[in-house]
Amino acid sequence: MEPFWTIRALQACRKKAQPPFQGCPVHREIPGNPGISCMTGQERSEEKSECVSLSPMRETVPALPERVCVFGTGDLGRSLGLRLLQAGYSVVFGSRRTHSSSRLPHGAQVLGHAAAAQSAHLIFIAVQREHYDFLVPLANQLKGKVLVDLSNNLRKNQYPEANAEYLQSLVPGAEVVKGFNTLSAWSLQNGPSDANRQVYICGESVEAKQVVIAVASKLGLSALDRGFLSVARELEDFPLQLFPQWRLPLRIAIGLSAAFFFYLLIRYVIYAYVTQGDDISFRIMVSLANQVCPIVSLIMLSLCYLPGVLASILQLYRGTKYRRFPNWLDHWMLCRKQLGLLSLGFAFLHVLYTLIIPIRSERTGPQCLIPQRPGMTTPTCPWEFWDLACTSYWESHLFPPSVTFSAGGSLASYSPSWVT
Ligand SMILES: NC(=O)C1=CN([C@@H]2O[C@H](COP(=O)(O)OP(=O)(O)OC[C@H]3O[C@@H](n4cnc5c(N)ncnc54)[C@H](OP(=O)(O)O)[C@@H]3O)[C@@H](O)[C@H]2O)C=CC1
Ligand SMILES: [Cu+2]
Repeated sequence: MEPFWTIRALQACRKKAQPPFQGCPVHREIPGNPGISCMTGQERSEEKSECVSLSPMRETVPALPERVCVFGTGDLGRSLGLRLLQAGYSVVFGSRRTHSSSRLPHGAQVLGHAAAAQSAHLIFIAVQREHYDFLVPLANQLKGKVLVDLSNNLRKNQYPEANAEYLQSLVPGAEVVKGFNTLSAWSLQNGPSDANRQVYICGESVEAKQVVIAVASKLGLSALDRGFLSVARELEDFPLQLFPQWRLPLRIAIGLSAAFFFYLLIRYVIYAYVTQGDDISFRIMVSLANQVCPIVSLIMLSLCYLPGVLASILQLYRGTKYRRFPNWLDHWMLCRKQLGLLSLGFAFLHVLYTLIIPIRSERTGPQCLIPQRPGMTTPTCPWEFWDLACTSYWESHLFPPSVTFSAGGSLASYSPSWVT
């Protein structure tokens, strides 16, 4: 059975488009002539209002603005303009210099700020906060418009209030939405990679935020509404956070290293000293550390893959992949790339230590931290160590980290809370 809105829309279209059309149930194209519409421009515009009901979201998502304005023709403004053009929008730049358009994306128009503001409902402000006062004389033109504040600061708490709140105070008649500030001009130019599709927005007006969300989704981004404009400061601090996803993996790596280091220290060095009076403390720095690295590397590697397995099991158990993961798993999933990279780092350290040992043993004689049992072979010459190092590196370490790297791409596509 067809959904009711499809039937209603078809009926509406049939009523309008006389004589009966063939092959263009929603007046898309004449069969055999792709790209040629079955209606004239006027009919199409009349039809639009009737047939928008095709979308069951009509009540909640307003129509996308046809023309979008970007204030500022700098790095971000140009890159954003290009992406908007590629997404099918008509773009008008608001600039102080309306004639210096050689570097602007082809197809965009450049006007003065006032004229540009009047021509569009949605305006992206790609100008540094320090220059926002140029907007004050434009208050009339900006009344009722949606202003997207893209600005970032150089450091936290640089200004007493968030840039977006400041913008709102300058232009109280406009609807300010903070957002898109976590994107870089570079990523916009190259198309957002999987890792940075997520953008955050906040603002007082729900309608204004919906307009921005609609544009974001047309640009291939997924916008997450973080609430009111009071959250703007938090969003502005996002780009200033240094390695936000690295904290937990680093803590795990340090914790594991310390735990295994002390365990091995007690088990081999202190134990040997207490029971046999052997002082092998000189092996702590290299041989003992070299025992710790591969252990931590392998544990980190398994921690990198484990959440994916757990997530799959959870999805199978729930019978759907469209439900939110528990927060702990969500957080863990987001850390996988960092866990994998740390695992690679420890594997690399292990290789380095293994290569250092023969150089040292040439001077001090072959060393082995672990007491040798009868029948156990000890590499006695540097070449054997080299051989051991190369083999262990290729067989046990190089392969898994390369897998980690390739997984990194797909892991990055993981957006918080959902597996898509
Ligand atoms: N570059 C990036 O990757 C990112 C930038 N941002 C933010 O976007 C904003 C712009 O950054 P970006 O494009 O790199 O900066 P740019 O310096 O490249 O461009 C800023 C633009 O602002 C306009 N401008 C400068 N001074 C004034 C003024 N006195 N009055 C009116 N307009 C002025 C100019 O446009 P015109 O000459 O046309 O008037 C200029 O090209 C900043 O707030 C930044 O924090 C946020 C995320 C990423
Ligand atoms: Cu090894």
